Amino acid sequence: MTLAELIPTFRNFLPEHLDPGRWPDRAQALPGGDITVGGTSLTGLAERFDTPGYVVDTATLRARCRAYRAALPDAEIAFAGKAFLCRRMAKLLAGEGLSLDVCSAGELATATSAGFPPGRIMLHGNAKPDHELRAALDAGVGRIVLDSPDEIDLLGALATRRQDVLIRVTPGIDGHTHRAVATGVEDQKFGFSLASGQAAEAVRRVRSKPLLNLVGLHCHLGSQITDVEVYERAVRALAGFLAEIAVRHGVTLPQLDLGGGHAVNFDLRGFGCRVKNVLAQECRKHGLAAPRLVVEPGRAIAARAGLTVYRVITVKRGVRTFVAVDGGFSDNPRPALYGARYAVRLLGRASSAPVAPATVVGRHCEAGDVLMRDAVLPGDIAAGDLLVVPCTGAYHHSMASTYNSVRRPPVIAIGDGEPELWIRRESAEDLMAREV
Ligand SMILES: Cc1ncc(COP(=O)(O)O)c(C=O)c1O
Ligand SMILES: N[C@@H](CCCC[NH3+])C(=O)O
Repeated sequence: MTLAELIPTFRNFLPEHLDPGRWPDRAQALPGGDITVGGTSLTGLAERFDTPGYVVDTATLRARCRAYRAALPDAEIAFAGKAFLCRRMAKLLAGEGLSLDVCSAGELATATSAGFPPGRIMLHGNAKPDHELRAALDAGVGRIVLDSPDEIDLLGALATRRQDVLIRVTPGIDGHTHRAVATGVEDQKFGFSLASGQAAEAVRRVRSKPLLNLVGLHCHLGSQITDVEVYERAVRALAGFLAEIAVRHGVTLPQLDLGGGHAVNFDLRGFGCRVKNVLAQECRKHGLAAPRLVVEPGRAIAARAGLTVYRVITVKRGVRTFVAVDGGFSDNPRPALYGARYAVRLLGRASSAPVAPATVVGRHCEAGDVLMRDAVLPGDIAAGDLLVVPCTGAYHHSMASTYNSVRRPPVIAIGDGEPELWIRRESAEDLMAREV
């Protein structure tokens, strides 16, 4: 046998590295078909905790937090809680020295009940009800990001002591992303438009409120952004506006929050260097002291740390092969909402059957409950098999619903020791708990 022939044979006996752009850092595919994360068998987790189940690798979460801190050592990194938040996650983030962006009183309560330092919390939202603003003031959150003239007036009236605030600016920049998540462009619900003068008017309005302390500007261009250049454009636009504010109001705002939106495999180092350089350049040009940068990544920290394990319930073979699993739209609405594409893999057994295209569907009463069209799976896929879908750590648990009264899956965390249940599976009693 030649060496070239030996290598593939030899490979069958070695753990296989999975695509590092999709899978947790510590994921390995074993020759018999199992996958381990940090040495923990996913098949074992499915047996122990049942399916469907979300699994999260805490080592990947921590590594992502550290990658951000290393790429942007002088910046503040505020995790966007909407991507994935629970008390254990809040504790992990606090331990990693991150700040936290919350967008509701619910996220705020989760964070504060986990002991997350309120001074490192920022409250977002385009329509925060007054009870949420009150909750944020009572909790002593570090900053509130103002999004409308009504909100400026309301917060100005509710505050009983000085509150740091940012103004959310819509810079008119297209992040080249899905329409549903493009938030930097004009003519949408978020922020104060820069071009129309609304943002300048917002600055004037905030400064007329004695207890609102304007500490900076914020913008969020959208989500799933891969292009660093759009952030450079945002820096130019906002630095220009900071200069205008300095001239008109005689103040240099100390913070510039560029929001989040980084895609899973974002060029973080490139972003760190380029944004810092452009900011320094622009500030020099305008004779401004450079503000401290804030970034709010959600997906780029959490997505790759998570995966979902399903069990196949039925396989229908006809014009098309439909592989139906025990979850679907309720644990992952993203294919239906954004046409999101996923990879899927057979878990727990090896198959030598030729691969064949299959459509993986969920168990919900909707024809649109399709998890993956044209998935490539072994042709002998059958009821009872396990499937695993990587890259589900962001916007899956947080967007899960109880549609069809399907109970939401647990979140099982893999750290250094025994796997830990961070969130248990919802029970039938949980589903009825709010009924009076
Ligand atoms: C204000 C704000 N910051 C941060 C994020 C985080 O976005 P992503 O998870 O895409 O990084 C979002 C959501 O898009 C957001 O609306
Ligand atoms: N929920 C979206 C992202 C929206 C980001 C929040 N502003 C997703 O699943 O991709």
